[in-house]
Amino acid sequence: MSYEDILYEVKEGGAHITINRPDKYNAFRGKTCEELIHAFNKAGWDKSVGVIVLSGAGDKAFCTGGDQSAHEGQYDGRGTIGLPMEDLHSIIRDVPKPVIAKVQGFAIGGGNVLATICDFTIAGEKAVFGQVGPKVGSVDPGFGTAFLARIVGEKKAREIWYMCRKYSAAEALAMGLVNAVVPNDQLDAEVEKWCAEILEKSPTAIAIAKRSFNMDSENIRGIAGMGMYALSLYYDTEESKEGGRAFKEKRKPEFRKYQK
Ligand SMILES: CC(C)(COP(=O)(O)OP(=O)(O)OC[C@H]1O[C@@H](n2cnc3c(N)ncnc32)[C@H](O)[C@@H]1OP(=O)(O)O)[C@@H](O)C(=O)NCCC(=O)NCCSC(=O)c1cc(O)c2ccccc2c1O
Repeated sequence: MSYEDILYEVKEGGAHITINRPDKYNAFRGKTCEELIHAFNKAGWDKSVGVIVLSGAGDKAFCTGGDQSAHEGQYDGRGTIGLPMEDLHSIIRDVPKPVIAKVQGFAIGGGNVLATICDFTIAGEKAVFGQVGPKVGSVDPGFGTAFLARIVGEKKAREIWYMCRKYSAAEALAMGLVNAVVPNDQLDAEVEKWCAEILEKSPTAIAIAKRSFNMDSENIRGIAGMGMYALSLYYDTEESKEGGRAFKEKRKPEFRKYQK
C-alpha cells in the first residue's frame, strides 16, 4: 500500500508513523485512518521493530481529530460512522509493542483520543490537549471517554469532555495524561532516549505486559462498538450537524435550537 496521508519510516528499531496533513492540523479522514491501520499492522508484526512512534507533521499539531472538511454528518470512509475508528483504536492497543505518542502542538478531539490510547505520551512544552466533541457535535463513546477516566480519574475526564477546555502540557503532566514534557527542541531526542531504553528490554515480556494491561480494559472495546451506532444516529441530526457548520463558519454553535 502506498501512503498519501501518512509517512512511514523504520530506523534503529523504531517505526515512525507520521500523520502528514499539516494544512488540516493533521486531522484524519477515512483514508488517513485506513493508512494508519495498515502502518500499525506493518510495524506491529515486523520483527526488526521494537517500538512505534506516532506523531504529526509540522509544529502546529499532533492531530486534531476528524477532518471537519471531510464530512457533513457521516465521514467519508468505511465503518459505522464513515471512519474506521474502532479498528484504529484497536490496532494501537493490539500491536505487541509500545506505542509512543510524540506530541507537539495540538492534540485535540480524536487526536487527544489517539494520544490517550498510546502506551506513552511525550510532549513538547507548547503542546495543548483537550476534547472538543460537545462543542462541534461529536463524542467518542468508547476509549476516548471510558479509558480516559482510568487515566485521569472520573472527575477530570468528565471535566475534559463536558467543558471542552484546553490544557497545557504542564497541566496534562500533572493529571497523568502525559509521561514527560520537554522543551520543543528536545522532543525528538527525548523520544529517541525512550525508544533506546525500550529496545534494551525483552520484547516478549513487554508484549505480555501490554496484553495484560489491555485485557483489564478490554470491555471498553465492546462499549465503543455499540456506542458507534448511537454516534451514527447522532451524526444524522441537525444538532450534531450544527457543530460542524459552526466550526467551518468560525462562529458559536446554537445547539439548543435543534435539540429534539
Ligand atoms: C485545533 C484548534 C484548537 C486550533 O484552534 P486555532 O484557533 O488556533 O486555529 P483554527 O481553529 O483557526 O485552525 C487552524 C486551521 O486548521 C484547520 N483545522 C483545525 N482542526 C481541523 C479539523 N479537525 N479538521 C479540519 N480542519 C481543521 C482550521 O479549519 C483552520 O484552517 P483555516 O483554513 O481556516 O485557517 C481548533 O482548530 C480545533 O478545535 N480543531 C478541532 C476541530 C474538530 O472539530 N475536530 C474534530 C472533533 S470530533 C473527532 O475528532 C472525532 C470524531 C469521531 O467521529 C470519533 C469517533 C469515534 C471516536 C472518536 C471520534 C472523534 O474524536
